[in-house]
Formats: sequence, C-alpha cells, structure tokens
Amino acid sequence: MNQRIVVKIGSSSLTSEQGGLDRSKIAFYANELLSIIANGHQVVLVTSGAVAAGFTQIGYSTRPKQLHEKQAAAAVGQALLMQAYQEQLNSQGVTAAQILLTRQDFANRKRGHNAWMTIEELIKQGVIPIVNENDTVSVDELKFGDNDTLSALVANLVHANQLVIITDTDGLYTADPRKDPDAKKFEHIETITEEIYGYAGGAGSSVGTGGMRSKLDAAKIAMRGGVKAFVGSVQQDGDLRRAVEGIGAGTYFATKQNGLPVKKQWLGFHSTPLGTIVVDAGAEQALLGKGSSLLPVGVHLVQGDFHAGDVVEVTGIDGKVIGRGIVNYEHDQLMQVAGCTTADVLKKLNVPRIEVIHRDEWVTLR
Ligand SMILES: Nc1ncnc2c1ncn2[C@@H]1O[C@H](COP(=O)(O)OP(=O)(O)O)[C@@H](O)[C@H]1O
Ligand SMILES: N[C@@H](CCC(=O)OP(=O)(O)O)C(=O)O
Repeated sequence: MNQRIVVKIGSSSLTSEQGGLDRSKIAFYANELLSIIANGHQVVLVTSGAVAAGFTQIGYSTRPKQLHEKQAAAAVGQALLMQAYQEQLNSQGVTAAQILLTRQDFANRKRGHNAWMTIEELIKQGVIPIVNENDTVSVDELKFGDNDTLSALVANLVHANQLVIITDTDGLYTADPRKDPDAKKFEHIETITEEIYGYAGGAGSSVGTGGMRSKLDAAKIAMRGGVKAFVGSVQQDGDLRRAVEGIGAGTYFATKQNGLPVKKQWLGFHSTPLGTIVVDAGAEQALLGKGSSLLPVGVHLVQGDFHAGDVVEVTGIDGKVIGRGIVNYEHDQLMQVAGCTTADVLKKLNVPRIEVIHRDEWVTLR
C-alpha cells in the first residue's frame, strides 16, 4: 500500500563528530528517499544538522552550548544543509522545499493549518518538503530542543501513515548499547510505559541532542495521533525501504489509535492549560475506558484560575495526566459543584451545559 511517510534524520547520521556535513551521507539518504518515492510512497523529510553543519564553518572549535551561538551556527548550517540536499535531489530531477517551523506555529491553529496546506501542495507537485526547526527565532524555553518531537508533530499534522526516525543505533535497547554490550533490543513496542522510559538514556554522541528519551517522547506523540513509528538505523542501500515495510533494523512502535483531527492535536499537544481538574477513580475510568464526558460528580479537586472555554488538564488522584479538554465552567462555579450529582448541580447553578468537559472537546493523553 502506498503510504505517507515522515522521515526524520538526526545530526549524528549526517555529520561527523568534529562537525561539518558529510556529503556522502546526504547523497546516501537522498537516494534512499528517492527509492521509496519510486515505490509509490509520499515523503516529508525532517532533518537536523544545521548547528552541526554550521559550527565549524563559523569558526567554533566544538558544538556551541550558548543559545545565541547555536542560533548563529544554525543560520550558517541550514543554508549548507539545504544546498547539499538540493544538489543531490536536483541531480536526479527532484525538487526540494525548505520549511522552517517553531512551536508557536503549531500552537497557532491558523499557522499550523497553513504549514499543513503548504506541505500538501508540495507533495501534490512532486516536491520533497524538508522541515527543520526555525532555530533563529526559537527561544530556549519554547524550543523543541531536538527534532524528534518536531517530526512527530509534523507526522500528526500531515496525517502520515508512518514516522521513521533514523538514528545511529538500530533501535531501543534495555540500556545504551554504547555503554552496555549485553543490552537487549526491543523489536516491537505497543505501549510506552514508565518501565520503557527507564531504559532510555541521553544522546550518544557530541552532535546528537535528545538521545533515546526524546525518541520515545516522539513515538508516544505519533502513536497518540494514530501514526505508527520506527526508530532505528538506515545505513545500507534499501534499508529505508525495509524500515517502511516493517523489516528494518530498529524498534517498531504500533498504534491502535485513529488519526487525531487537527483541532484535537492542538488541544492535546499545543494548547496551554490554565488549570487542573483532579478527578476520582470512577471518572478516570469513564474518561479512559468509555470515552464519556466529564461530569461534576467525578470532580475531586479544582486548581488554577480558568474561565469557561479555557483548556484545562485533567489528572487522576495520583497526579498522572489523563488528558486535556475545554472546560464549560468558571473555576469558582466548578469549586461549588465538585462532587455533586447532576440534580444537585442544577439546583445550585444555571449552566448552559452540564458536562464539565464534553467528550467532543476532550483528548486522552495516555
Ligand atoms: N536504551 C537505549 N537504546 C539505544 N540507544 C540509546 C539508549 N539510551 C541512550 N541511547 C543513545 O541514544 C543515541 C541516539 O540519540 P542521539 O544521539 O540524540 O541521536 P540523533 O542525532 O540521531 O537524534 C544512541 O547513539 C545511543 O547512544
Ligand atoms: N534544529 C537543530 C536540531 C538539533 C539536533 O541536534 O537534533 P537531533 O540531532 O535530531 O537530536 C539543527 O538542525 O541543528
């Protein structure tokens, strides 16, 4: 079946430890992308490497740590990165497009929608969209930090069938295989539990940033959006095709979820919650198991100063996040009716909707 694939390539796969682009690697990946396109798949590339490609050229001896230096290096390196992809793809008759995004572009629904529509048009025209973070304007606290998260958000945005995260290791192991030769590999993962997170360590090289932890964050976001994911290595001719076909050298993350509409992606991943509603065990079960709306009777505690129409986070008594939704009550109204039956709520308040959060305005994040 022809699929829409988002492929993410990390800095460690494109550059050397000393920095600088490895053009032979860019040529290799360009050919891998072209081969899956030739098989009928649609491709969006999310590529890192701007900082790693630019820092030597700018004159820094090692990868910079200060934000303004990283941004300067990225500004130089992004041009080098695109030039290298363009050369490779153009020589085979394919055009590439540069798309630079920030977190705010996803948080603003109109900007996110515009990015999606642009990518759709490029794909329709046979152009390969090449995405990176817009490092020049991203401030520290709002940065994706690494491109793993960005690639998952892009995969959800364009309703991809699969996210392929290419890195320098052939999947998730029970420990960083660089440090523990006895570590065992996971072939398939259906749920990313705390235990799975416990196995993942940080970056393995001086040019990589997020390590396996950020790849798990990315896989989790993709899975929630109904996009299956692969994390592994693509080093030999045909490896990308094998990764896409389910026989690659890496770990596969399955999903049973359906694709999330863009409005719910915004709610789940890009909105800013203005309060927290802690619910009891019965309500937690109803939200998770039955897909019910949240009623006042299940509300245990209300925190934050929110108004009707704001986004709030919902947690269980244990503090673990269950999901997010748009609340129909002012926070002081909700405090008055927390734990009340519907009949009692109607005696106390005149509310347009009885549900604290309606299921159509709710997204589960477990
Ligand atoms: N449990 C683990 N299994 C596999 N790799 C791990 C694990 N924990 C940490 N790592 C490290 O994560 C690295 C990949 O992440 P990173 O260096 O950020 O690469 P990239 O630049 O491709 O994003 C691997 O090289 C490996 O050293
Ligand atoms: N936008 C940055 C990405 C930072 C980064 O190193 O990410 P990654 O290699 O994917 O862990 C760049 O292009 O350098």
